[in-house]
Amino acid sequence: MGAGSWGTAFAKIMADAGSDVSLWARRESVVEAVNATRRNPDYFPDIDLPEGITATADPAEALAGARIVVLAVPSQTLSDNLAAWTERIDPDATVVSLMKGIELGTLRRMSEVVSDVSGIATERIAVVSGPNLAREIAQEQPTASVVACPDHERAVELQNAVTTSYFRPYSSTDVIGCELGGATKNVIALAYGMASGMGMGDNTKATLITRGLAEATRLGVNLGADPATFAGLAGLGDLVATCSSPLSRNHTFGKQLGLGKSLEEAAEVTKQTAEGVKSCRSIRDLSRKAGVEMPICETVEKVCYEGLDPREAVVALMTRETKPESEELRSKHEQ
Ligand SMILES: NC(=O)c1ccc[n+]([C@@H]2O[C@H](COP(=O)([O-])OP(=O)(O)OC[C@H]3O[C@@H](n4cnc5c(N)ncnc54)[C@H](O)[C@@H]3O)[C@@H](O)[C@H]2O)c1
Ligand SMILES: O=P(O)(O)OC[C@H](O)CO
Repeated sequence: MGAGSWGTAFAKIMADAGSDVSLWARRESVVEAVNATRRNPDYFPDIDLPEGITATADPAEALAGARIVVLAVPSQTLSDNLAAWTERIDPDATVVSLMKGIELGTLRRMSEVVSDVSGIATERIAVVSGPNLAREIAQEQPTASVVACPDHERAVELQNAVTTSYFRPYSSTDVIGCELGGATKNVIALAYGMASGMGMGDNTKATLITRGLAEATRLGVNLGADPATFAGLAGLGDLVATCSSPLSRNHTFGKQLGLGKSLEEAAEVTKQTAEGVKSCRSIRDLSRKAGVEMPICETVEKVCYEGLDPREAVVALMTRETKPESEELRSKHEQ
């Protein structure tokens, strides 16, 4: 459900893995192009899509008889989209979230939006997250990912349905860790892109990745995630890929801000969904609610919405009170 970058690339994975895939697109022009030319002109004009994909603009047609329902729309529209689709979803289907964001206002993770809006049991809701830049996957460049579901058997079924020679999923039951890893890395990638736009070097970038991972892990552990998830594909793996790749929309958006562009100008260059731009605010709110310190995410929010200049943001981050590196020593230090 969603024929943007990731929805289209994921449909290709599923078709290559042997499924018949019905791809829902909002626009008729995309539907017609996919069915007639086997290409999605708006996202991958140069990539041939498998015969196993049929596009439709009718959500009821896309959902009819689907055993696996994959959601690939922007995080902030999921709730409204799903409300219109829920009654068409098969009661035994596995519902999969590909989104990497936190809902503004409610501060819900995407699997929480799915269960709240649709009433679907959490055991039927899975997430896929990892170092998965859609364009590289559409080009069949090898990567791995994590398929997480509280019901491990269902995670394994889904894992089998999305395994190809270029996409290797690992199973997990840590939905919270995968979702928080995926949403937080987008905000850190904005910071990394800003550093890049300001001409900063590799020490700065390595510091952002390492301390960004510490922030994501701290939030995750506080909210019930397994800390090991953050050292894995959905944590460190995705953080490294997103921060360092010019293919990342969050990296690109951050770079424009670092070059001195406004939020509107950066959005014009990036075009596709850069989830961190909204999620920097929801993650900031979530961390404050949980009483967890996330200075890089707080600072990104200030650059995006409170007029903080990225160069001043660096000074503010660097001149904070000194702290121990380890979480254990930090808590002793704070007592
Ligand atoms: N692109 C990637 O490499 C990638 C990889 C992993 C995860 N993700 C995540 O997948 C999610 C979707 O991202 P994407 O890359 O496919 O984004 P995208 O911008 O490429 O596509 C979003 C799709 O949603 C549609 N859309 C926009 N507004 C909508 C609305 N109000 N209702 C219904 N549909 C709407 C668009 O037409 C488009 O087809 C995001 O949460 C993103 O973080 C993306
Ligand atoms: O293009 P981005 O920044 O949304 O990142 C894409 C994926 O999440 C990378 O795993």
